[in-house]
Amino acid sequence: MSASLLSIKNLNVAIDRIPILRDVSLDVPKGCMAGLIGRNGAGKTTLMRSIMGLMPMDAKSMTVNGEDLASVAPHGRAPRGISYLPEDRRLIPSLTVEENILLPVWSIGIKDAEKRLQWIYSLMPEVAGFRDRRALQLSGGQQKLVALARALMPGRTLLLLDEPFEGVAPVLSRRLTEVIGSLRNEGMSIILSESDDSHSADLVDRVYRIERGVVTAG
Ligand SMILES: Nc1ncnc2c1ncn2[C@@H]1O[C@H](COP(=O)(O)OP(=O)(O)OP(=O)(O)O)[C@@H](O)[C@H]1O
Repeated sequence: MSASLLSIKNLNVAIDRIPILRDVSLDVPKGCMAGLIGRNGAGKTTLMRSIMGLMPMDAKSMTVNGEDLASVAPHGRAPRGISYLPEDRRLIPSLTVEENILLPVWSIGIKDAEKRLQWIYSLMPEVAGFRDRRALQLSGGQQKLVALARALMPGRTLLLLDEPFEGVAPVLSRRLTEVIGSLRNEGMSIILSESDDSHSADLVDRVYRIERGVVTAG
């Protein structure tokens, strides 16, 4: 098996002393797309937020490319190519599509931003087509594509996609499937969460199931 990109051992997260994630261990090899499947409230978002350093947590280890994330501040994720597409899109409505995509460039600085932007537009030409529109003028599905585009600016190592298909109309979700599928060819490692297998079954290389904060493989 190829080398591990993300490795989590015995992650526990509690909120107000209520355990949300229990002894979670998982492994995502380089270039692997892993599904994280579980019902609403199972803990998918909490797991992704933990990887982003946004939750108080306790883990034996959490490494990306062999580096322990315990000592990396939340804002240290993006420069390491770790990126997160939250379930709610969190675009800034009054900014244009392109300005939203470029937000990570302003906040963390990305050396090859222009090249990266052109690569994203070649992956999603429709986004290039509406780059000058304000985010508030887009449909929910289009906003999802823009949020994915924004996550792809820094996210060249590990991409966390939190229920990307949720609330997206069928035509756009097929398009989203295509785009996410093509990211695999870029050698990126991806965790994709979904409440069931309906969109992810054909995309993922391995599956983790999460139920009441407990993760099992397969
Ligand atoms: N800030 C919080 N305070 C209290 N409980 C929380 C908090 N955040 C999450 N939880 C609880 O933790 C559990 C896991 O929530 P989480 O959002 O991670 O689940 P999820 O699998 O992503 O589900 P969803 O699809 O509904 O977002 C839920 O029972 C939720 O109520």
